Amino acid sequence: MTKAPLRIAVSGAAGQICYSLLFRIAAGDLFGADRPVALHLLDLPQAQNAVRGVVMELEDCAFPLLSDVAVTDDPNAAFRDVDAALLVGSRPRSKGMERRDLLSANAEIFKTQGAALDANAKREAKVLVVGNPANTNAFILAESAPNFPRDNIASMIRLDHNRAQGQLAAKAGVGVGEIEKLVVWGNHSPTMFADWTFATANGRPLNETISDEAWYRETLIPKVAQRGSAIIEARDASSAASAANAAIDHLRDWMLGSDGRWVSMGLSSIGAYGIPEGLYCGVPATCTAGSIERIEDLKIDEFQRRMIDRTVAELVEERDAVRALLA
Ligand SMILES: NC(=O)C1=CN([C@@H]2O[C@H](COP(=O)(O)OP(=O)(O)OC[C@H]3O[C@@H](n4cnc5c(N)ncnc54)[C@H](O)[C@@H]3O)[C@@H](O)[C@H]2O)C=CC1
Ligand SMILES: O=C([O-])CC(=O)C(=O)O
Repeated sequence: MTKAPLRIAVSGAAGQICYSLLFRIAAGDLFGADRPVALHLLDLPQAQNAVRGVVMELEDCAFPLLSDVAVTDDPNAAFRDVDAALLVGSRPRSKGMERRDLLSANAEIFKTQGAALDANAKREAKVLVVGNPANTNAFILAESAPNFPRDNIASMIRLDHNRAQGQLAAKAGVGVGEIEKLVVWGNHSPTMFADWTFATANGRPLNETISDEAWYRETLIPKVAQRGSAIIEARDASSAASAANAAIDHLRDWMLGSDGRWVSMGLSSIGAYGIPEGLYCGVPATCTAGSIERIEDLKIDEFQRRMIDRTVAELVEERDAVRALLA
């Protein structure tokens, strides 16, 4: 029997990330080759024509799994009855900007969409915030949706996790799939902390395999943290296909399960690791079909403590900067 389609809202449908993301979802990369999907595409009124062009292209792909596409500029309509939402729609940064510089441009979007989510979405819908600054936008969304479960909102740090995984695999001379127990902590910003302390490749500690602490501290950590800027310098536009891929990885693992593998997710803190409650912070987790299990009992050394404290301090600053908007 054919399964019922999963309904997915995607905002920023006319933008560059969605030009990759929507086609991969429709091809079955998110929920597998036996699960139909229906898309609710959200974008601004002035982008509706461009979205219609994207819809024509989706039609022209004749994806067997794509059961329905709705287009709207109304977040209330977009979030009605969805099983998941990918909140991509917001301004990207350009050369010379940091992601936090987008806060004033993008914060209001997540306040409005939080209210719409609260009013319309199923309580079990899973919501991933991609638009930058993603952690603080997720915080604004959650604060603006007081009756929507906070744990069903996450911010995306998976791109950073994937970036670190790629760099570590190349350095260690192993396949990316062999790397486990990697964590990217904190804010999706230059203060993020790509942490190899617990990571293994084929069961062997990665820091023993690579055995180069200076490379880890002086090359890996800053390279992962600055990768978004390096891509903007090279492309004159921010990452798009890799961001779409990370969004798919994050949501697929969340909804279908991570099979025991650790993943990094921006989750609302419950106070573990000294992270203030309610901040959306990159932390390690595993997932089983729709639920997230935070990994809370890791022993943190002095270097990790310093790196986590630095990125958490920035999240606190961002949270305090948006208090007036939420009042
Ligand atoms: N968390 C992460 O790892 C990453 C986040 N990003 C962020 O994703 C966001 C989108 O990036 P791109 O697709 O490259 O940007 P883009 O400029 O190509 O597309 C953004 C789209 O969002 C739409 N939009 C703006 N306000 C909206 C609203 N209120 N409701 C619905 N749609 C709205 C715009 O009309 C546009 O179509 C940016 O904030 C970017 O910084 C990008 C890469 C990675
Ligand atoms: O750097 C940016 O502005 C886009 C982004 O978040 C990334 O590529 O990590």
